[in-house]
Amino acid sequence: MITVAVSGAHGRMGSTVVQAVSAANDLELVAELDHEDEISTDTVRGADVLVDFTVPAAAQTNVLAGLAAGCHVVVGTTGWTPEAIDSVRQAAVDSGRNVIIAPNFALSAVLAMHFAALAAPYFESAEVIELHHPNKLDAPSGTAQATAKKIAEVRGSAPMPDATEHDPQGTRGGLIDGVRVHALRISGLTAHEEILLGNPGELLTIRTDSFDRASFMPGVLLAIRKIPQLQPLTYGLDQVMDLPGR
Ligand SMILES: NC(=O)C1=CN([C@@H]2O[C@H](COP(=O)(O)OP(=O)(O)OC[C@H]3O[C@@H](n4cnc5c(N)ncnc54)[C@H](OP(=O)(O)O)[C@@H]3O)[C@@H](O)[C@H]2O)C=CC1
Ligand SMILES: O=C(O)C1=N[C@H](C(=O)O)C[C@H](O)C1
Repeated sequence: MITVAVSGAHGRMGSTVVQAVSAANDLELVAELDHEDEISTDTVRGADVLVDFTVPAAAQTNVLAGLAAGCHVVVGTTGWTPEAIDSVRQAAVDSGRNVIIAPNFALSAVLAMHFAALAAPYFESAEVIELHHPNKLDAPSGTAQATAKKIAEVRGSAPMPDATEHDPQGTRGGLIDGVRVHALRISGLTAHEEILLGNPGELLTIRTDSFDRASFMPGVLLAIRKIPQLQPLTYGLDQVMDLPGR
């Protein structure tokens, strides 16, 4: 039996994780923590794994507190900087516990990012559109940032055709490692992303839709079950799944 504490347990994602962990025969929910709760040896109640779905401003502190309390930590909270990830990596090494940070636990989103990276070298244009519910705090989404970085990594510095000279309102979107990213916030949506890859006369569209937060749960449970065997710091659920062509 793997014992689990959830941080952000009253939120949209945290409450869904609480339900999913409670329903799994091999997992036991031992603590539900939220905004006013300190993460400590006492409050995690001996949990093997702490799962964090809170807010970008709190995630790093929560992860460090989880490690100090003796937990492996599964992190879904977005908004990470490379410096924050490095500090968590070092803390994980020092603690002898492991951390996985995944910007998206939905299998369709992980595969969309993977397929985009496989396809990107064959197209001269690539742009990312992410579409989310309007309560989301961060833009662009962690998934869109990770997607853009993966595309940039495989394309190198190859320029994309774009004659735009005048865009005073920034309507061409943000640039992440040379890849344009567009963030939409629309009532009625949950979490969606489209990657558009173009060549003269052709377009490849890769789209992932999370219509319900249940979509993230198989990935979260997979991470909880695998984390004791992972490296001190893993970034991305693709590193845990056995994907072809990696
Ligand atoms: N990796 C993935 O697959 C996914 C990641 N996400 C990410 O997960 C995060 C949470 O999203 P979502 O559930 O929609 O957000 P919510 O706002 O619904 O939930 C966040 C929860 O965290 C609580 N909280 C705020 N600050 C702290 C703190 N310092 N310590 C502990 N708890 C705190 C909030 O309490 P209060 O409301 O009282 O402030 C709230 O209960 C976001 O970063 C989002 O981008 C979302 C979906 C999937
Ligand atoms: O805030 C959300 O809702 C989501 N956040 C994650 C992100 O920023 O990529 C994952 C998913 O898109 C839902």
